[in-house]
Amino acid sequence: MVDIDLTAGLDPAQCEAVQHGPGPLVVAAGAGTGKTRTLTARVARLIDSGVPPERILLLTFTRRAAAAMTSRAAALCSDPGVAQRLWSGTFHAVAHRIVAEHAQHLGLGEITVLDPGDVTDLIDLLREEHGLTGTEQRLPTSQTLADICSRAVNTGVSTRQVIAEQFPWCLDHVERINDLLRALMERKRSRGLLDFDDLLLYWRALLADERVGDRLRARWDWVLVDEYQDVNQIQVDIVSLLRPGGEGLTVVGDDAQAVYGFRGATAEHLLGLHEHLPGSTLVRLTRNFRSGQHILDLANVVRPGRLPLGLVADRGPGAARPTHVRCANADDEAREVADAVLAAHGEGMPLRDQAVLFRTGTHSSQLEIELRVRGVPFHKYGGIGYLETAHVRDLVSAFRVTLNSADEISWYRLLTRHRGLGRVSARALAARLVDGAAHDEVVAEAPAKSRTSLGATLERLREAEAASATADRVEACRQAVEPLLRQHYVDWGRRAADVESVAAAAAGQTDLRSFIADATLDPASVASDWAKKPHLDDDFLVLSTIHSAKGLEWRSVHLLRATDGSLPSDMALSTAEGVEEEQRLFYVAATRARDSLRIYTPLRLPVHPTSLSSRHVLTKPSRFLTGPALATMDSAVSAGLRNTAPGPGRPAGSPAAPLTVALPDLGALFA
Ligand SMILES: Nc1ncnc2c1ncn2[C@@H]1O[C@H](COP(=O)(O)OP(=O)(O)OP(=O)(O)O)[C@@H](O)[C@H]1O
Repeated sequence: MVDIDLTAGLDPAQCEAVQHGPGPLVVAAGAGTGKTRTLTARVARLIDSGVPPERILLLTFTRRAAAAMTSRAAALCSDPGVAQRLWSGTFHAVAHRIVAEHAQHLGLGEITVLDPGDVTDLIDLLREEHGLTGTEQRLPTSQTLADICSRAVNTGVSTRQVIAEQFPWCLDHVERINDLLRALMERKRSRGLLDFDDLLLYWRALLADERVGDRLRARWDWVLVDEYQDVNQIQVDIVSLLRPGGEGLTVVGDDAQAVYGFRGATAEHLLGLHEHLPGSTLVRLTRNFRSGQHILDLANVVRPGRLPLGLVADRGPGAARPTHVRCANADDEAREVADAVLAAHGEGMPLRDQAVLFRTGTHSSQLEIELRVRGVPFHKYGGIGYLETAHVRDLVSAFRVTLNSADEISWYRLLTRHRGLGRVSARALAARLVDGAAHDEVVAEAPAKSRTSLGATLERLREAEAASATADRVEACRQAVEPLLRQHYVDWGRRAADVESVAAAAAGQTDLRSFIADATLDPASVASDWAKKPHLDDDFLVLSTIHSAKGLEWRSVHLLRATDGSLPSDMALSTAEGVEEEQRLFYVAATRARDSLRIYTPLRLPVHPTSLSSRHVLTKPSRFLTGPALATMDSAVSAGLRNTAPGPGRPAGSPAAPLTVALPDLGALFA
């Protein structure tokens, strides 16, 4: 026991949550009210009162949050050993650990975790034999098939119903889709391949089993769950199987920050838990310790949700009201943001205290160009990270086949990287390799043109498999794929450094298997853990999707593209739930700001966000910028709009037509 006051600096409601006894506890609170801080202090208090750290399970939504909370709790208890002993991680990471431990009970051998890209690759492998190829009629893509499957699994609703409600145009193919999904399940099980949903399903199955379940339950006396508004039905079942009567259970969440509806999560789980768990205590935190009241006034107007949780700032009004900035177009928006970031920097605010948030990774393209031109170092989170890029996945596939020779998707991927080896041959040879065929035989069966390179690849992979040290295994894998990738990617020069840095990071691991599992389960935070610093300069601006900004805060926040179609995203506009989820995203974005919040609305945008075409359309400001919302904000006009002289027929302040440069006509070249 350490003599430290673990509730020092906490407000009375936070103290109540920290000191609460073993009865079930639900902490429902708004943004910035100290939920994370409270949960961390509760873990530290439990340990301080004599609970062995290994009797505590802390479940979070990201690896980054788990790591931060664990090290903070260890620091509060002044015992670095706590970090190693505490069970903490994301649902998926803990599921992976438990499932791997119990693989035999589940009839599995070696297990390999599939990320969503792997699942679509596997569906690609299967769709031909299920009559889902051809061009005569519109067929669901492999991505759509994966979505149908995942929605059914996560919500417990039949695929027939999911298709009828959300993909009605696929109704004609229900039988074939179901056949394919059954085959997918079989294939994954026979090969020890588990996707993210499987990890949770298998953990739930283990907990539901009488004997194994009792043993697992007996491991932990305390289960604490962060961001409970984002759990789906399977995760709800896992939590209730872990603590059936709610004894020792603490969940923390904010129903207005539920932004994972597309994964089957619903904020109702947070409120439902308190309503359905007899004897549970509900603690509400309403004092916001992050932002000034001016920013919270906007957040309170935007906030959807059932709980009456108007946020009150502990810090008083704050420096300034949020600003709504109207800009001419995306380039103008980028210039305006860069100007504001540099101006704040010039006044002494480090870049790392500032962030630019957006709904979708593509929304920051113009800004990235602008920042490069002006030499502003930045790091982008969310969107496609480099662990998800094709060439890095190729290297990871090599690691994976050396650890699980039944990993058909990785074999298939590697085989298709060989010149002269088409998809049909790759599919057949991958099956042979999975069945354990001798490498010489496989080479002999390959198309003649690919034999030499295939022979060399398999030879290197055999060396990798035989290597006892991780560094040797990684080096042999790198040597296996490098000649293939050099040939396969025309822009190999640009990609080589990524492959090098992943190989270097992997070589430094003691356990390659868990390195791959971590990178598969949470690529964004793994990459930011060990990727080299974004630039030589240690101070850098953060660019982030709103999803990846959850739980974080900055002194100054810029929110891009507050237009209908961007935020809310046009993908979400067809249902009321979809729009409400976008509104919660808007709320999450606004509540990341401590001192300054600027929200930008370009008045014209390209028809397609990634297109280089000059065709622009007029936008509508985001529907979340209602009259009451705008009443809490100052309004500004970008320099680009101000400088637009009123021309004939064009009212003052209307955007200039975007600069269009005619593209060279290459038609003659290709005639
Ligand atoms: N009692 C307190 N006194 C002073 N500062 C506090 C207190 N509680 C929390 N804070 C600070 O307020 C900020 C928000 O806290 P925290 O991140 O724990 O909130 P949260 O509810 O998890 O936020 P969100 O859900 O919006 O991510 C942090 O900077 C934290 O250090």
